[in-house]
Parts: sequence; structure tokens; C-alpha cells
Amino acid sequence: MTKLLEGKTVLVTGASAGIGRAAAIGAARHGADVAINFARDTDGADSAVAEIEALGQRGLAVQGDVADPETAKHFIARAVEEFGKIDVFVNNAGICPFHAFLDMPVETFERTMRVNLHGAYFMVQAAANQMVKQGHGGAIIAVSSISALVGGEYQTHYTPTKAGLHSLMQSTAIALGRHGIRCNSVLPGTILTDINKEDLADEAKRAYMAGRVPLGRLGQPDDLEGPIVFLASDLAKYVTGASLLVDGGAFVNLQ
Ligand SMILES: NC(=O)C1=CN([C@@H]2O[C@H](COP(=O)(O)OP(=O)(O)OC[C@H]3O[C@@H](n4cnc5c(N)ncnc54)[C@H](OP(=O)(O)O)[C@@H]3O)[C@@H](O)[C@H]2O)C=CC1
Ligand SMILES: C[C@H](O)[C@@H]1OC(=O)[C@H](O)[C@@H]1O
Repeated sequence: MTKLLEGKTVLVTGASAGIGRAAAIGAARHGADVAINFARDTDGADSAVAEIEALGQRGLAVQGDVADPETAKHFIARAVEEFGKIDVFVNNAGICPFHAFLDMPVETFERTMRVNLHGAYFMVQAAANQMVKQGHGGAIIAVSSISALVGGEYQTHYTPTKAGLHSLMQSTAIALGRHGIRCNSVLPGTILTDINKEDLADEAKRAYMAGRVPLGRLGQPDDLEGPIVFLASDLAKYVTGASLLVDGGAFVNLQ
């Protein structure tokens, strides 16, 4: 297999499970050393690092709530201390506590904004400052969502954060292009992870969601591995400000 990230250092937020974990393992499979951030799941983070190391790469787990701007500075500093540089930053950490619009609790709205959007802003800013300081460019990838483009009845607090991430990558692509830093987003469809376990425990909803996907199934975390590695790699050297739907065709399926 051609390794696309040989010699690179890749950072991924929210990588103790799900899509972030798949991105971290995928980067290691492609020859990168990988630092991961996580909030609570120490066992998940430790086992992700063990998997990275089993692939012959160096791994590092750094705990921290991305909603706290200090977490970003600490994560970048620890990764640089350990690996000497960062080449790729994947902003993935996110939450989606499903809730109706009319009685959305203020705390649920604010927490979702702080984790998904404010957290991303500070992380991307800290990673970009480090890349600018290093002077050899880099790649930033945000895990946005198909929900940046379409709505969700119980996601009125969540979909704006995903649209915000999509937009953040467009604006940072302009702000950072002169430094050789590319900024792109992936827009996953419905991927089976802990974030939607409860929502999709409803068999009828799960079957309906799967039925909307032209490729005939809901996604798995490793469906994101290839697209994220591609955007991180030199294969995508002239790609910036772009977004890549990874949804089995769900978005285009009107009828
Ligand atoms: N699954 C899906 O269908 C889709 C998901 N996405 C996006 O993908 C991203 C990953 O979600 P997914 O893998 O599905 O979900 P998971 O719940 O499986 O994983 C979420 C990850 O984010 C971490 N995390 C949560 N809150 C914080 C925080 N405050 N600070 C740091 N890390 C945190 C979790 O760490 P810990 O457990 O240690 O707290 C965990 O590692 C999210 O941004 C989500 O919006 C986008 C489109 C579709
Ligand atoms: C958590 C949801 O199942 C998931 O999150 C997204 O961003 C997708 O659009 C799905 O709704």
C-alpha cells in the first residue's frame, strides 16, 4: 500500500471513539505519528494510542474539553513537545444531544455551540498559528456534516454549528492560503457511532434513514478514513476551501 502521510504529524480532536478514532488510525496506517485529544473516555483514548503504536507509529493522547480555549493551546503545545511539529490538524470533536426546538434548554444550546463551533475555532486557530510559525504549510480538515446543508427537527442547535464549521473552512482557506495551509471539510451523512446510538435505537427511524441512502446502508466510521487521509495528503495539494460529502449519496436523493 502507498503510504500517503509518511513522516507527517497528524492531530485529531475527539478521537477516543467514532469518526475521530477512525481518522487517527487511518493516518497512522498511512505512516503518520498521531496525537489525539479526548474529553472523558480515557480507556478509548488509550486503546486508540495502542492501535496507533501497533501500526509502528508514535501516538499521544491529551485530555481536554475543547469548549475551553486553553485546551487548544495545551493540545498543540503537547503535540509539538512530543513530535516536534504538526502537519495536519483534524477538527472532529462534537456532540449532538437531540432535542426539540420550542423548549430547547439554554444550557443544551450553549454547550453544543461551545463544543462544536467555539471549540473548533480555537483549535483551528492554535493549529494554524503553529503551522505558520513552522513555515512549511499544512492541512486542516473539519468534520462538518451533511447537516451543514440540510436541517434536522431535533438538531436546531446542532446544524448551525456544522454550517459554521463548513463556513470556517472556507474563510480560513482564504486567510491561510498565503501560508500554504489548505483548509477543507468533510460532510459525513449518518454514520453509526455513539453520537446517534440512542436516536437510531428506534428501528423504524433507522430503517428509514438507511432507506434514504442510494448506496443502501448507513455509514461506518472507517468510511471517513480515506476521504480525510486524501484531504490531508499531497494528493489534494491544490484542494482548499472545498467540502466533500461522505454520505453514500443521501444528500442528492430527493426522489
Ligand atoms: N455520526 C454521525 O452520523 C455524524 C457525525 N458527525 C460529526 O463527527 C464528529 C464525531 O462524531 P462521532 O464520531 O459520530 O461521535 P462519537 O460520540 O462516537 O465521538 C465523539 C468524540 O468526540 C469527543 N468529544 C465530545 N465532546 C468533547 C469535548 N467537549 N472535548 C473533547 N472531545 C470531545 C468524544 O470524546 P469522549 O468520549 O472522550 O468525551 C469522542 O471521542 C462530530 O463532530 C459529529 O458532529 C458529522 C456527521 C455525521
Ligand atoms: C448525529 C446524527 O445522527 C448525525 O449527525 C450529523 O451530522 C448527521 O447529519 C446525522 O444527523
